[in-house]
Amino acid sequence: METKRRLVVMISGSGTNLQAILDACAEGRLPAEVVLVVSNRKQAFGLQRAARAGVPTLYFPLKPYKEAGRSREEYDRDLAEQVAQWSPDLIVLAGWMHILSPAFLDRFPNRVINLHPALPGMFPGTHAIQRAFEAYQRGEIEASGCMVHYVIPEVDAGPVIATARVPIFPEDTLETFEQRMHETEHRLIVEATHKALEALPV
Ligand SMILES: Nc1nc2c(c(=O)[nH]1)N[C@@H](CN(C=O)c1ccc(C(=O)N[C@@H](CCC(=O)O)C(=O)O)cc1)CN2
Ligand SMILES: NCC(=O)N[C@@H]1O[C@H](COP(=O)([O-])[O-])[C@@H](O)[C@H]1O
Repeated sequence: METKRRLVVMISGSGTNLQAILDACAEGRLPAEVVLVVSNRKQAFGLQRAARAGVPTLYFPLKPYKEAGRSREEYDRDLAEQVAQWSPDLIVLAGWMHILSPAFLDRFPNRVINLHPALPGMFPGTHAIQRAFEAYQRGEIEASGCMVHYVIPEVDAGPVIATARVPIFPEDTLETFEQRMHETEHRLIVEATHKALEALPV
């Protein structure tokens, strides 16, 4: 019987992309299982999605490190130690809103991927959906999109695994554009995770 690949999914919010991964695993569309869901935010609804799916969760906040005068690198190193105990084949950042330092990334070379709601080289960082919509309204872009990329220290600049174009229409509001973006992301995250799993050494 084929051993399933082990996924750790890291979130900070609602977890709709986590849900897309959980559903794909359950339906056999991803040859993997989510073994742990990590959040840096206690109220992240994605933690409830994980619990409902019977997946172990880890709430790992940065605040105690900040309050103790400890560095982001110490946080990242301890976080990596926690995650490593679950022997992940691949780590998926699905709305994880912390920039990860080499103290984390070096522990999992070429095994951390990230979903970003913009196309390569466009709107790196946070609030990319709103920034793209405002750029469209200024006539600077005709469409946007989303991508999944390998994570390197430079933000949203790692090798691209998959992209998808998301059109913007004159009648759009930010909300209608955002909905179209999220629907596209839910498909892309599964496609890209599948590609990244296939690229892993046997
Ligand atoms: N080293 C990397 N870390 C992360 C990447 C990456 O490409 N390289 N991708 C991000 C996800 N992300 C965009 O896709 C992103 C998330 C958060 C931030 C950011 O500025 N975070 C601030 C805190 C913001 C907050 O808490 O609201 C911070 O970390 O200080 C930028 C990009 C995941 N990590
Ligand atoms: N820069 C990273 C970033 O903006 N990530 C974005 O966070 C959202 C998470 O949604 P979810 O919690 O519903 O999956 C997604 O839109 C994802 O692209």
